[in-house]
Amino acid sequence: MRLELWDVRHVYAPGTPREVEALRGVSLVVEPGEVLGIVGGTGSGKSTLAQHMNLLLEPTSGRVLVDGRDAREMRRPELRRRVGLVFQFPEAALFASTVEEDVAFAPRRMGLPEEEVRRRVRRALELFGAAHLAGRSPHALSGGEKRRVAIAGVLAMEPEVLVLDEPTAGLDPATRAELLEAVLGVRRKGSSVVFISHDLDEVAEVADRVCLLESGRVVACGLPEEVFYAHPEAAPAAVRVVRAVRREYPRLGRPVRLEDACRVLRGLLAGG
Ligand SMILES: Nc1ncnc2c1ncn2[C@@H]1O[C@H](COP(=O)(O)OP(=O)(O)OP(=O)(O)O)[C@@H](O)[C@H]1O
Repeated sequence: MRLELWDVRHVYAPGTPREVEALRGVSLVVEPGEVLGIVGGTGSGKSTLAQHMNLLLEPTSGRVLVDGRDAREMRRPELRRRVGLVFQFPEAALFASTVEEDVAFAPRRMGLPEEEVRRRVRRALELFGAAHLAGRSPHALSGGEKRRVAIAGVLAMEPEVLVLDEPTAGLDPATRAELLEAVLGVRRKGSSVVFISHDLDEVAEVADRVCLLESGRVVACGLPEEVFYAHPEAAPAAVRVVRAVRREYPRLGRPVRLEDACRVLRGLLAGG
């Protein structure tokens, strides 16, 4: 699916003293099968933007298009199945008595045959390394396990675009790494992922393209090396280090991942 936002504005509490213009004309495209990273400071509009992707929030003005069709013309259940949104701390919404039942909730509500529901639950749990938790109570899991189960619950709808708002917040490094691997697994299966994070290192690890938001506007959108090298204030540490070295060695490449930056710097030290 190709998801497009055209000149989207969003004003909270319009006409009141609490009025906030959270999005000020955002245009961007989520291409089929890509991981699009969204970065930006606190209050820049990332979560507001995420909720426009399946019209959980309606734009004050502007348009959201799904494969060229105005999303407002689509039935909301269909739109929300095709664009799956995972909020920050989604584990707060776990409710069933077993993990399996929790993950089965959305596909069952879609009216799918029970066999298909089971297949989807199995697949979603496997993708997030949580198949062994199927019979457990979601309330008796660790924070990282709960997070994986909650994301699997949205993935079980088999969305064409999976929107993840700060999916690794509060997780330890090992669980983060597993979750990033799972995100890449979702892309390998052909879905797009919108990956919103404050952690620039992990955005550099997974994103095919990056959009940088500032005060409700897109200030840059493109390949990670283009965006990060042009905006060091919003770049991962590896980029800032290589950028500093590039002042003396301008022919160095523009790595964004830590591992690639190490390789480039090792090459330089070895006289390459
Ligand atoms: N429900 C709401 N009602 C009124 N204003 C809101 C609401 N939600 C967000 N805002 C305001 O809209 C702006 C953008 O907020 P948003 O949560 O989208 O930013 P963000 O980039 O996701 O921030 P963070 O990184 O801190 O999560 C902020 O000024 C915020 O105070």
